[in-house]
Amino acid sequence: MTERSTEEGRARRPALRPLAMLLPYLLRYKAQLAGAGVALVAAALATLTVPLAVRQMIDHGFNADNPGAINSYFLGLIGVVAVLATASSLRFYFVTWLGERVVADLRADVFRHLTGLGIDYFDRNRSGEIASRLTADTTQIKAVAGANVSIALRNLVMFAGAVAMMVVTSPHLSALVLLAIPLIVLPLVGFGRKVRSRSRWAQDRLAEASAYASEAIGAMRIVQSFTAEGSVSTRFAAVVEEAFAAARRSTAARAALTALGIFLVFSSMVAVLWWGAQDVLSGRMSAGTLGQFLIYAVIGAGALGELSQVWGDIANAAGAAERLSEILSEAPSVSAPTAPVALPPRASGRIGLSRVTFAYPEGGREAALREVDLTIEPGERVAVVGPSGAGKSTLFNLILRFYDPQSGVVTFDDVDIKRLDPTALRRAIAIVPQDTVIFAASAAENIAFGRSGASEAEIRAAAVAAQADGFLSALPQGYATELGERGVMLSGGQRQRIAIARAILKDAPVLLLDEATSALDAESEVAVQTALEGLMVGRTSIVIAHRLATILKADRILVMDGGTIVETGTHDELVRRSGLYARLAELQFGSEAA
Ligand SMILES: Nc1ncnc2c1ncn2[C@@H]1O[C@H](COP(=O)(O)OP(=O)(O)OP(=O)(O)O)[C@@H](O)[C@H]1O
Repeated sequence: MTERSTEEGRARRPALRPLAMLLPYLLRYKAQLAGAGVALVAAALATLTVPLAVRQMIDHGFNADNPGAINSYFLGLIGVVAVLATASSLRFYFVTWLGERVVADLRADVFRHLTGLGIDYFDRNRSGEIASRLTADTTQIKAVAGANVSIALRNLVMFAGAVAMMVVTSPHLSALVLLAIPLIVLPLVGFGRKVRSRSRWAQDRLAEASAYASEAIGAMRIVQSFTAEGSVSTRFAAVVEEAFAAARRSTAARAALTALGIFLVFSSMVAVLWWGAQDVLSGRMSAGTLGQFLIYAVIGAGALGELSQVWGDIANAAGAAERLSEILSEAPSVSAPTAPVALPPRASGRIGLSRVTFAYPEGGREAALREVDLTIEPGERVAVVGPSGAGKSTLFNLILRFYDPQSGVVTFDDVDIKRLDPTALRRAIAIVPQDTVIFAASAAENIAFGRSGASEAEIRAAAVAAQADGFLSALPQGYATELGERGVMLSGGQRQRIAIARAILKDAPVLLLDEATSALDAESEVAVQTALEGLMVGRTSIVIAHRLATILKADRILVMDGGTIVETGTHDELVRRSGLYARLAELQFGSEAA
């Protein structure tokens, strides 16, 4: 579908329906809702009382026979104003409170939902764009839920009240006004839709711009090393320009909406007033009554005018709510069965693949694994080697059940992993990736990532076993030092040892290790190897191997190519076979391997 037709498709839907998703969140806070409702009605009633007092003053207050009356009218007016002030401030407080509360809940819910989605969702969507939805879209809802809903509700109530009082004051003038209302409202609603679809368009462009920016910022070393600052900036500026153009279109629509609203409302009012003036001149109506009617009409028209202004904002929020609903209604592609099979507290760690064929959802028709048969016994140490793109990482992805294969079965402890709770399965597997992600948290928290609630002693013991205690203790605040963004930067070897400590602390029966390809200095290399040796003892381990030392120690080597296992055996057996492995070993390790 082209973007244009998507935009039009959305515009045809009822404008505010997406906001209904906020209702369950609002209903959680009934007391605050009730408080807001009472304050809203009280403020509206107080405002609507003012014209009554004005009429009394015009028609009777200036009467010289009763000079005390004017004092009591003014005192009464002060009382009304006091009620108005209190009720308005309470309304503002409650409605803003609700807005902040709902958005906080919504953010937490959307994030929780995101963390449960399948990895394929993150293949399809850019992380920067998702983050922008989590922040920009919820902020937009907050702005509306806070201020604008308060304004809209107040004006709705005021409008209804003003119309009712106009009818009471002068039925025949009101009849004229009521005739004018559809003429005003219908064009505004139609226009509101256009504003909404344009606003969604603008938000999407903004999400794209922030996605691009966060990618570029995250990869600034690469950007600068390729001296691509200029082209990256130009590209970002172009995306920003597009976002600006989209926002300008949306704002132009809103500006036109405002102009249309004001003109329609006030021109109708002038026409009605002219009629009323004729009535006063001919003595059919008192000047006070026309004054009272006039003030109600001004209140009513003002309310409608303000409504037309916030309508655009509310339509914006509906666009944001729609995008968040899309995330919330995204079903995880991999989920737990209704009655998952329980793994024993200490799984043995046997892994099996039987005729497994798998192609990535986004990877076209080319299968990444084809008819793979494999059994790995508990405690076995298996090295996987093969050229780039052979399917080594895919094997890990399927064992972790990040994706389900199109055919064949993956088993863990002889149970089809589709019958296990994915969380339970992943709890039994520790992974040491090639590039370790260090979170912006303390060193201790980074290690305890795999097992929240681990004690300080356990964290330290894991770090000692991972050969990481030395450099961690030497940091300015030891284990409490902030790492990652804005914290201490670690070397490649140090990051790997943090990853190993994480895996040691997790203490899972299965270890998936993607050996780093980057060269470490000799000292780091020894430390990492020692740490890994300790980690692999007593666990089923599968290692995507890039080092001869690792391969030599493996019980079995799997050689992969083009999504299949083409050879298996020990290093010596495979070298003697003079097949793909022999060639790879020759290339990678040279004479060392012979
Ligand atoms: N998330 C993904 N979406 C689509 N295709 C993918 C994805 N990940 C990998 N592929 C494709 O699947 C095939 C196997 O990739 P895989 O990452 O398993 O190879 P590998 O043997 O681990 O390679 P390397 O040693 O370079 O990491 C490749 O053709 C790759 O392009």
